[in-house]
Amino acid sequence: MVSIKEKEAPQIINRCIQKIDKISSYAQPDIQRINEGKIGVLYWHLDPKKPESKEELKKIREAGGYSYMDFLELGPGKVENYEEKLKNFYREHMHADEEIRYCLEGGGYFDVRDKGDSWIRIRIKEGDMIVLPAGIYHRFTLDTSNYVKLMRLFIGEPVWAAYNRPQDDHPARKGYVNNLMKHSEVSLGAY
Ligand SMILES: CSCCC(=O)C(=O)O
Ligand SMILES: [Fe+2]
Ligand code: NI
Repeated sequence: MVSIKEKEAPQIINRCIQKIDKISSYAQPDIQRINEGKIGVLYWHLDPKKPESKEELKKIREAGGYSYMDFLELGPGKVENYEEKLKNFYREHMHADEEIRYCLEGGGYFDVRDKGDSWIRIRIKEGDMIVLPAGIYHRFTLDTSNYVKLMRLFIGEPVWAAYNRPQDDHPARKGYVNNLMKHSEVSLGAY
């Protein structure tokens, strides 16, 4: 796990999150999520241009129960209230459910908090798919292409509600922090 300061160049960070190469490993998401006391972020790379990625995506959706799917484009002229939306996405927040995004075009950065409460910057480009666990603090911004096309997945009816930090008493936050502590041998300075 690499923690970087907010202003540092983000190019190298993709490899610092838990990388799962084999779909079969997703059959045990809990094992993956708590593995080595990591923060519960899942990551895959599927090339959207390769036909076999369709099957892979299908397996991920089935394994995760991700029945809902839609697309979101972000960029000047691509969405109403673009600046306000981006501003909100870049405010540190959490959700009561997983946040699942598959990047089809363009790119951006997900910042997530590590156990010491430092940001980990995760670069997202075409083909990158990421699952943030419920309760993790995070934020998102575009890269210099100023454009991203994302597939959003969700279990059942989507709930996009975001809760800005602090959310110490939110059940999803408590559950997340509990999980981190349960599966960690090191002390969690930030909590
Ligand atoms: C545009 S997807 C990433 C932004 C985000 O954190 C969210 O949608 O909740
Ligand atoms: Fe979010
Ligand atoms: Ni790392």
